Amino acid sequence: MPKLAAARYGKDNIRVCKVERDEATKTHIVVEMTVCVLLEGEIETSYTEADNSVVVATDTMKNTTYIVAKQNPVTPPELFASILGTHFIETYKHIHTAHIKVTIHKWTRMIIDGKPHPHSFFRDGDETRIVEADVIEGKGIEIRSAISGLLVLKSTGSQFHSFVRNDFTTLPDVYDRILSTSVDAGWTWKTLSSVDEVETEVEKFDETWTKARDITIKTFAEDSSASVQNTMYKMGEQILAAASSVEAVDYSLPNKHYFEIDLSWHHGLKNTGEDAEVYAPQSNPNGLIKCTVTR
Ligand SMILES: O=c1[nH]c(=O)c2[nH]c(=O)[nH]c2[nH]1
Repeated sequence: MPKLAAARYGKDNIRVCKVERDEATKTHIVVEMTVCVLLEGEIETSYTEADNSVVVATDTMKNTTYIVAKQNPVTPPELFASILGTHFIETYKHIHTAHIKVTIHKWTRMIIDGKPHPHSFFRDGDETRIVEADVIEGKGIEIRSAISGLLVLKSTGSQFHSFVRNDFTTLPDVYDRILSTSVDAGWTWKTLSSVDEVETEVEKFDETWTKARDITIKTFAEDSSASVQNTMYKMGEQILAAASSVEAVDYSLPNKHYFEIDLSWHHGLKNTGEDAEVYAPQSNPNGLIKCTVTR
């Protein structure tokens, strides 16, 4: 007998932009986000018996997202995601979990003639800030905050040697290499009981995002890296030390290879080892190194 083992549904890629206007200073704040709402609960019969009486339309979830954004703060995204998720589990008695994902897209204020412009912004790179909040009836709000797509490169200060070597191995030991990655870093908060408790923590969310980003960038730049594994572990350790409400830190780092090119076939041109200047960036395959660091 087949049975429905798991089910959740909702609306993905809900694009929302909110403009907050300070009438006194005529300064605007623009927040653009992409939201995903997925609901779980007593919805089995919609799958097994074509019973739509238990279905909150995904179109309704989209409308709700707009209205909750209009009537509440959208920053920090941890608070907005908690308010939105709580709305669903409190409004529909058969819905017991709301999974909310908010992706914030950068709009960085322009500096014109040395002064911050009141209402003009530019897209300052593809890095996004992500919040995933699971609002679970009877349990509370589980939040993971994250940085995604922060592209970094260092042209020295990275090694990789002394790894397992056997008759499958061709990679030489390397004592100086280019290191590049696109940082996905997340930190999981201790479970919060309600939106009220999220509000008591509200200042920590932006503060911790700044700390996590600063630690990631500084460690990447300054560590004399033995491997991606070791450098990311050092980042995780420091974020745990800097943020007492964080229970776990996770990293997922692609190793974006830049290969040396042997040009000695051209009149003995030296371009490897200490003479390396021109490299071939690789699209694929790439290494992919992940870890979670807890207390
Ligand atoms: O930092 C690295 N870690 C690895 O596990 C690995 N494997 C590899 O081929 N190059 C690298 N670099």
